[in-house]
Amino acid sequence: MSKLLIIGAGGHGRVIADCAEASRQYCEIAFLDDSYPEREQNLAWPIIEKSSTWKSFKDEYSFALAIGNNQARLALYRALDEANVHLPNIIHPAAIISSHSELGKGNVVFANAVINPGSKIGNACIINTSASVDHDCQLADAVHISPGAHLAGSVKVGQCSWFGVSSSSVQAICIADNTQIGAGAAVTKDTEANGLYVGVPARRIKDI
Ligand SMILES: CC(=O)SCCNC(=O)CCNC(=O)[C@H](O)C(C)(C)COP(=O)(O)OP(=O)(O)OC[C@H]1O[C@@H](n2cnc3c(N)ncnc32)[C@H](O)[C@@H]1OP(=O)(O)O
Repeated sequence: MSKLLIIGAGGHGRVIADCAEASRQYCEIAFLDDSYPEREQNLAWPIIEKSSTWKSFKDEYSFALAIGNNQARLALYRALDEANVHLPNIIHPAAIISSHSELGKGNVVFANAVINPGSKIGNACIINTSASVDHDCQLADAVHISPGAHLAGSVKVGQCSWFGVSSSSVQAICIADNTQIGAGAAVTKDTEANGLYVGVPARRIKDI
């Protein structure tokens, strides 16, 4: 059993801690957050230092990144990976992940999420509560599939793209890098990079 240090003590961090606790893989779970020392506790788990101090803990702990912003999470992931920090995938025991899928490092997969066979998940991705990634999808690094969002088969999702809560994608399309899909949208065609798409069917409404 190893010790887990989560960078970021917000709501997403608390779900990661809860998920790690449920996985029974860790003997200790704690946080780094810039609100320390004003806040020393985050529900059942201590906040032990500021985020910037992570290097001093890197030989003692495994790390998880609880940063919602995809670009910021990817930047921090790269810094920690470069420093040979151990970045396990944090997987809730109630997630269903095909043994014929592949996950990189530093991902989180929450309760009731499903990843089906042939899918490849990059690094630092969030597969949130009850999201599904169907067969043969390919997710690049730092993608976020929000709660209840669903990807049909063979969807490619570019780096740092974000599916909002309860959004969906039809099969076999390409979501470009840095695409944001609004809550409840249904994507039916390839997207172009750096766009915000909303509605059913999803339409690009602005650049991001
Ligand atoms: C566990 C967790 O919490 S994980 C986090 C999950 N969170 C989400 O999934 C959030 C998803 N976010 C959204 O859907 C947001 O509404 C966004 C990103 C699409 C838009 O946010 P903003 O950039 O602030 O845009 P803004 O709110 O100004 O809306 C712009 C226009 O789009 C419309 N719009 C916004 N969101 C949506 C949507 N999901 N579907 C349809 N139309 C929308 C607005 O009504 C507005 O229209 P108007 O100009 O005619 O008034």
